[in-house]
Amino acid sequence: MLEGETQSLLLTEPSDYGGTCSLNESILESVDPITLSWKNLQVNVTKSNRQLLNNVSGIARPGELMALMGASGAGKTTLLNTLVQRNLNGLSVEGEVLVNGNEMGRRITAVSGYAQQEELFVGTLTVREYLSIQARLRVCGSEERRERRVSIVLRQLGLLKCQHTRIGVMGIKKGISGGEARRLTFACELLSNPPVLFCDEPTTGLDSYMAESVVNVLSRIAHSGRTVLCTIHQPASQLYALFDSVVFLAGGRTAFLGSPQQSIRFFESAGHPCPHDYNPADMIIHTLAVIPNEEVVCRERIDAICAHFTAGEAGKILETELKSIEVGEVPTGREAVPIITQMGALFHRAALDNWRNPSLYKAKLIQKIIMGLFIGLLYLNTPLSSIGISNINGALFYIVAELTYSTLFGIITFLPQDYPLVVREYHDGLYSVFSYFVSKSLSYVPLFTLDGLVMVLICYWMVGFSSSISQVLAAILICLLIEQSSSAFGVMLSTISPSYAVAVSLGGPLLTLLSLTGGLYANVGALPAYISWIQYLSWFRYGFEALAINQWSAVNGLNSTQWGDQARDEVLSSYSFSASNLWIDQILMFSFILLFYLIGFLGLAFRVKRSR
Ligand SMILES: Nc1ncnc2c1ncn2[C@@H]1O[C@H](COP(=O)(O)OP(=O)(O)OP(=O)(O)O)[C@@H](O)[C@H]1O
Repeated sequence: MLEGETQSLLLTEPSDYGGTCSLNESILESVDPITLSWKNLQVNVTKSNRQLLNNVSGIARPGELMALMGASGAGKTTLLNTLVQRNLNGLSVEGEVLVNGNEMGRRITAVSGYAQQEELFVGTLTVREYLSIQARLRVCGSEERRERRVSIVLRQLGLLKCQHTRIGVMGIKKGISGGEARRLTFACELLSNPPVLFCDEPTTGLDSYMAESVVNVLSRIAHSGRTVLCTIHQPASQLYALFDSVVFLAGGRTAFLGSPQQSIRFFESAGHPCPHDYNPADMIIHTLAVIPNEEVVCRERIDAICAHFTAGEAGKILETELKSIEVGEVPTGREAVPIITQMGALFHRAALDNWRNPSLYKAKLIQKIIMGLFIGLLYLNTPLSSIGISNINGALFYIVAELTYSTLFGIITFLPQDYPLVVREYHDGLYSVFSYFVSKSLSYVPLFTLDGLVMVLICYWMVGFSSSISQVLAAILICLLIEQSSSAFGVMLSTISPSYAVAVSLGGPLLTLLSLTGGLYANVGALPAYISWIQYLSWFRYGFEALAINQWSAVNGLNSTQWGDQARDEVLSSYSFSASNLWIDQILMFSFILLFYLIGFLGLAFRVKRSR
């Protein structure tokens, strides 16, 4: 048992989940109890002033599993989001959300977990790998402590059987089942041992057996001393009875709050008795629904029920309880892990994902091998004639283009696939945007260095480029700078563009501009003034010039009297290049790499922070 872990919670587990939990492997650490209350919440759409929640109040206690129910559009998710202070862009919120009587605002994130309806994972990882990395982001302390938490949570949530299965991507690659994915979401949240757990539609899309197992898990989590709230759609009768309390919303108002048994009596007293052998939840939701073409009658019925609740015994009890809440201590909540741990975990996750992504490592390496052979065969043993010199320059420019295009379009997916997960994890307080940006960018460096290197090394001697050791090394360094410029530019485009489609649509034309001013297609000294400035933003130009200077500073088989500075300068001057620019070109490419990354980081930070 770890320090601080108690046996307060002895959760046993159905054997068909892949194992049972022995008593002395009781699950989670004990938590400080939290009473969550909300008073007079009003939520409006800022632009249209449409009211989504109207004077909604309630209370959820520790040790209770509470269900938020109501017909579609009743305001369940809006209430949950308001309690968690998430996804409220475009909405104005009034009223109080109190944690043990204290207003905490966004700091509620530190004491709560939010299992959102949309499951976001990294599908190439196995369940265990994913949880281990989550533990590194959520749990301070030793590796042993984290791994133990992972093992316990895996066991408690019945994920042992699938711990080594890849998670998969819905609709693309089959992985774990829907029920396992739901439980994995809770498992992530439970790693940090929150005293409050919010779940949005935990049973949606599951069959009745899976739905029951998920609610059972939530019930056990709640009965361990936690406060658990979840929205739920039409639970079966046996599920309904598992909740300790239920809130029914209708048209953004509270229609009822109390126990499932009380709800049946309440609706009976409001003139809506539940027929024998009928699912009470179904009956109540149906009673509170606004049916198309019967809006007026339905709204009158809802008004009457809400008024009956406010004026009746249940409403009065709620009012008294809300008034009697005393201001208590607020638990400190989860601490952020050190930045270096964040980066290590995120780099590990991104590197595993890149490595297992078939469209990255394998595809890129095969592509570059083919392109290396193609360039080599196209320009095989080019002779040193005037046509040959022009062909070699063509080959150099082709290398610049090949290092640029496939890198940019490979890396432009940098963000879109991760973005929703990053927004969620950032606002969960797991890591900073800086940690994510640096580790994700670094995770691409090995791939987008290796592939270019492979291509250049394959074609270098086939073409017959100048091959003194210093020239080969310089060519490799220049190619590396070219590929990293493209990579940084792709990262920047991907983070500042609102979508993948926009990034791709911008990328194509911009690369065309940069390549046209790169020196091969038009002499950079003869470009019209209104377009000439673009060459100074183009790594095509710097890369091509640097490769040409390096290539023509000496050629294979000729000594300095046969091929000297004059011959070099003649070749270079035909492109308006200057031999003195070799280092400046490289320094400028390096500076552009830093600049692109900086803009990319600022763009990402701006977008992520705005999308809470
Ligand atoms: N950001 C928003 N801007 C405008 N309208 C919104 C916004 N969020 C929610 N709504 C509207 O508020 C109403 C309540 O939405 P909400 O998602 O809370 O309902 P719900 O009870 O969770 O429904 P469901 O069960 O179908 O998920 C809906 O009519 C929805 O269209």
